[in-house]
Amino acid sequence: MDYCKEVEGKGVHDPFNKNMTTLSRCVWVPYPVIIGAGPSGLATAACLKQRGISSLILERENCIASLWKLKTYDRLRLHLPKHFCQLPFMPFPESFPTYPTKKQFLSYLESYKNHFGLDPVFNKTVVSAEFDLRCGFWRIKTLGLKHEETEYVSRWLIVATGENAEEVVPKIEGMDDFSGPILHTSSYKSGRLFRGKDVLVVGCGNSGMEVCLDLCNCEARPSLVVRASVHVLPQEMLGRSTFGLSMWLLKWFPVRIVDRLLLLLSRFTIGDTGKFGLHRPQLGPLELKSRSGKTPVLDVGTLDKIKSGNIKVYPGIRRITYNAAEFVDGTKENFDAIILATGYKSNVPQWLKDRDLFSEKDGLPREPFPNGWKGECGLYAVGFTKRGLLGSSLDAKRIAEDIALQWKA
Ligand SMILES: Cc1cc2nc3c(=O)[nH]c(=O)nc-3n(C[C@H](O)[C@H](O)[C@H](O)COP(=O)(O)OP(=O)(O)OC[C@H]3O[C@@H](n4cnc5c(N)ncnc54)[C@H](O)[C@@H]3O)c2cc1C
Ligand SMILES: NC(=O)C1=CN([C@@H]2O[C@H](COP(=O)(O)OP(=O)(O)OC[C@H]3O[C@@H](n4cnc5c(N)ncnc54)[C@H](OP(=O)(O)O)[C@@H]3O)[C@@H](O)[C@H]2O)C=CC1
Ligand SMILES: O=C(O)C(=O)Cc1c[nH]c2ccccc12
Repeated sequence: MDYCKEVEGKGVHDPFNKNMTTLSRCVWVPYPVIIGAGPSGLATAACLKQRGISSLILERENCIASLWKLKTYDRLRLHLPKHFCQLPFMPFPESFPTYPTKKQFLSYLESYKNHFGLDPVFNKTVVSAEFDLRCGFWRIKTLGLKHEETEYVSRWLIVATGENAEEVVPKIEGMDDFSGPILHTSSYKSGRLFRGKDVLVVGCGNSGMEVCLDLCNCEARPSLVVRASVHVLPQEMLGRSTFGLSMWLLKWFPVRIVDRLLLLLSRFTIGDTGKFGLHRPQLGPLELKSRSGKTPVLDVGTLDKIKSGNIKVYPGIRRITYNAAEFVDGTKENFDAIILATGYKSNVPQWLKDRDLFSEKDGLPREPFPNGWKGECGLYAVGFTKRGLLGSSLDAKRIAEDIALQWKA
């Protein structure tokens, strides 16, 4: 690592294992440090590179885009058309379909990394980052595979650890007594393992809906828990992607009108989803997305399976027993396995010792989009806009522009 200059080295106690003594290194980085080698981290590094600025990317896993590579199911495809998901300065190949597969998206990210000559440092988990008022630099502590500690010191800290850094695992009464497997969607790969089984899928976001479809296609018998409400929209309307159509309509009409149009068109194409236990929230899909970040489900075939009775829908769970689940309406059903499609959360509050830019409560920027990308003292956030990859690209460009001004100075 010729860009790093070791300035200090002394033995310290590993904060995670009091009995283990490890050698601590301190590395001075004369350019921005980016935490996370997902699409957001890569996009920001590329935007900086375009302006002639190097960066150091620290990643806890041993690969780029670990969310996509390690924690997603095989049948995953981008839900939005590819031109809404491309990162700055490099479009997807012409040969890719409108909705690229997970494998294609990963190969695109690999080419992106190579094209911009990005070289993340892997197996470095950031365990704390603090602005040192005495010297005016960020101190970023990492642990390696063998619990070795390294401290990086830089003027700029770019947080790119994502909105999906940790799994949300709810506590449900009786869960520990369940005799079958209980897994989160982040460890679900395919329905093949569940052939012939009764599987309860908890949560009706995009993951839960798609896992149900995958289970059906693999001859398992899925049931879906919808504890509250959900907006299901067809992936395409009037021959265009629902997302593209929404963006276009928003140029001309206020969000409430666009929501009305979307719901009207949905009613024509997919009917009344409430009839099948998928009740719609009070707020329209785009207004809800912009207020709470809750993404509407873009249906890729699950709804037909629900309509045909191949996927059963249940309300919230009251408790789990040895081999069954009891629901709030009093019904009880036997299950062989439970899949938690209960979403993800940010991990920023666990390690960032700054309470201004990010909220301690949810680990997301306090300021709503588009103002949550910049904090004080050289701190930045990329990819926390609840606007997917499009949001990451916008943040990345803004951050690079801002740092470039300081770089010149
Ligand atoms: C199943 C699924 C499908 C999705 N599909 C789409 C889609 O089609 N279109 C879309 O726009 N968005 C989609 N998203 C949203 C998703 O957030 C983005 O696609 C994208 O992954 C965001 O990139 P990111 O770099 O911000 O976060 P991530 O991809 O999560 O990358 C963050 C990186 O930071 C690393 N990291 C975390 N904590 C630390 C730490 N303490 N120290 C060091 N490294 C750390 C992680 O290991 C990870 O590699 C999807 C999400 C999921 C879960
Ligand atoms: N191809 C694609 O583009 C895909 C994109 N994604 C994206 O990945 C991100 C994560 O999606 P996803 O993993 O679906 O997570 P989400 O956070 O979107 O959904 C989680 C779901 O779990 C429910 N839930 C949470 N706790 C419980 C509980 N105790 N009992 C019952 N239900 C519960 C929530 O219900 P409630 O609303 O009531 O809290 C919600 O319906 C999203 O941005 C999504 O759009 C995911 C899959 C595919
Ligand atoms: O997958 C996500 O969560 C995204 O943020 C991208 C996305 C999918 N469907 C949408 C509908 C409205 C805005 C963003 C999305």
